[in-house]
Amino acid sequence: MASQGNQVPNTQPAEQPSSIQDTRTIIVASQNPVKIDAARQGFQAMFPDINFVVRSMSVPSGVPDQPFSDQETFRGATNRAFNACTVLPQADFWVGIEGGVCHDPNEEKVLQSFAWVVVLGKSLDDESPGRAGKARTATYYLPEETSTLVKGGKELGDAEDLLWGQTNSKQQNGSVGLLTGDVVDRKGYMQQAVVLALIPFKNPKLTF
Ligand SMILES: O=P(O)(O)OP(=O)(O)OP(=O)(O)OC[C@H]1O[C@@H](n2cnc3c(O)ncnc32)[C@H](O)[C@@H]1O
Repeated sequence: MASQGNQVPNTQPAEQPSSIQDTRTIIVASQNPVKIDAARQGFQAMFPDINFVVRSMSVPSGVPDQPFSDQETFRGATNRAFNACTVLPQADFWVGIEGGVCHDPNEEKVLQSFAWVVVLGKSLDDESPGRAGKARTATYYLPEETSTLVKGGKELGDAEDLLWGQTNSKQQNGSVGLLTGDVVDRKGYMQQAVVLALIPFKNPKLTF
């Protein structure tokens, strides 16, 4: 159709569904395939009309390999998201996921396991400013057999591998998969927290 006067010509073919055209890039700040898949599936579940291209990169978390408190774990997830954003600012979303453990506040010798997810992102409606979302996974308790190894300095993944006779379980079903007999695996466990961290992006008119 020819443009009339000062009108901007509509260059978008009317028959193209918007789902094909709306492509966004996500950077996952980890090379762990479980985290990459959890992020991809979380975004896709929340925004089924958008086509997501997912890239992954290793960035410093700024915390020990095995975070040992809620704050340290949250800081690791936040640092990962911000560091990925600094390295690849041309993307649309940056996702930091950090697994951690902490002592049970009511029973000092017992360890809890959980992860934090932090998402930084540009606006999806082109009207609102960019924003950040965060969520913590559910918490589960580690058995004494694992806790003792972790308190002795082993990373949780290595401790579970030793206990269960596995290799690299943190990149497969994870500690939560081993303990639940795969009723909940590490990917599904993290995917739910990715979905929860996307609540501010799903509700751009609300204040978070
Ligand atoms: O490559 P990165 O992104 O660092 O992924 P990771 O699995 O090594 O590291 P996390 O930050 O997720 O977790 C920190 C540590 O906690 C351990 N961990 C946390 N959750 C776990 C799970 O569900 N299963 C196995 N190991 C887990 C794992 O050994 C990590 O060294």
